[in-house]
Amino acid sequence: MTPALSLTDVVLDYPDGEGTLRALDRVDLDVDAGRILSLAGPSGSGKSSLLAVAAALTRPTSGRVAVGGTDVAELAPRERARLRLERIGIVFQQPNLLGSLTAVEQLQIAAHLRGASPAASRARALELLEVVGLAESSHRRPHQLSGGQRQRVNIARALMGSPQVLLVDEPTAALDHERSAAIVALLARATRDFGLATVMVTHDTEYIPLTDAVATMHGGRLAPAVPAGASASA
Ligand SMILES: Nc1ncnc2c1ncn2[C@@H]1O[C@H](COP(=O)(O)OP(=O)(O)OP(=O)(O)O)[C@@H](O)[C@H]1O
Repeated sequence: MTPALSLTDVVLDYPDGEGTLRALDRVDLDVDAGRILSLAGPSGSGKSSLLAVAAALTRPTSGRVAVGGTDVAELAPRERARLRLERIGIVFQQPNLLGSLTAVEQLQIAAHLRGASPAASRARALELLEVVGLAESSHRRPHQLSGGQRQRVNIARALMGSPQVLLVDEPTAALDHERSAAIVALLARATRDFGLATVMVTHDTEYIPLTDAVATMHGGRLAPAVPAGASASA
């Protein structure tokens, strides 16, 4: 089976004064559909860089990034933008919701950008708000939602385009323990139910066992993934 997300021998160098800084050092990573991987590692080890490369937002210095078997580097800029829009969902640490819009409208904007009709996008948005446990809050604006609820809207919004790959950056950073566990459990369930290949960057090792596997970064190098249950000390 072709992995939904595949990074092969990926190197990413940033310019750094006279020289370069190697943020990703020959990274290999495969994530299959229906699997959620935790990405751990100290600050500055390259986790966000890996997400940016996997999201086709940053072009690696060398190596191959493939989504659903498609080599991202071989796509023209327009096709790459379309791949990002249609096949990759991104959940950032801060939900970045628009203050004046209701929960359902936050989701509809994403669909509007993809050219969906308002009626179809509303139906899909309401369906996804139900999936994330917010069926009763579809009319609420961000200030009428808790931090955990805002993060749920954020996740539902990322699922609007029916992505194959879901990239999540520190989803629990602003949440208390109970809400954090619920958010990671939701991501794990959505990964299975929608057949996503999910990569979740996390500093909170306690939530790693709720995911399938964990891979740890150190100085731009990625250690092979191990089952998450065996990772209490990751
Ligand atoms: N745009 C950039 N230009 C130059 N160097 C960068 C840039 N972005 C990141 N870096 C450097 O690349 C390395 C990896 O950074 P990255 O943000 O990927 O780490 P991280 O593991 O996500 O860190 P954190 O957990 O603190 O978010 C760091 O040394 C960082 O200083």
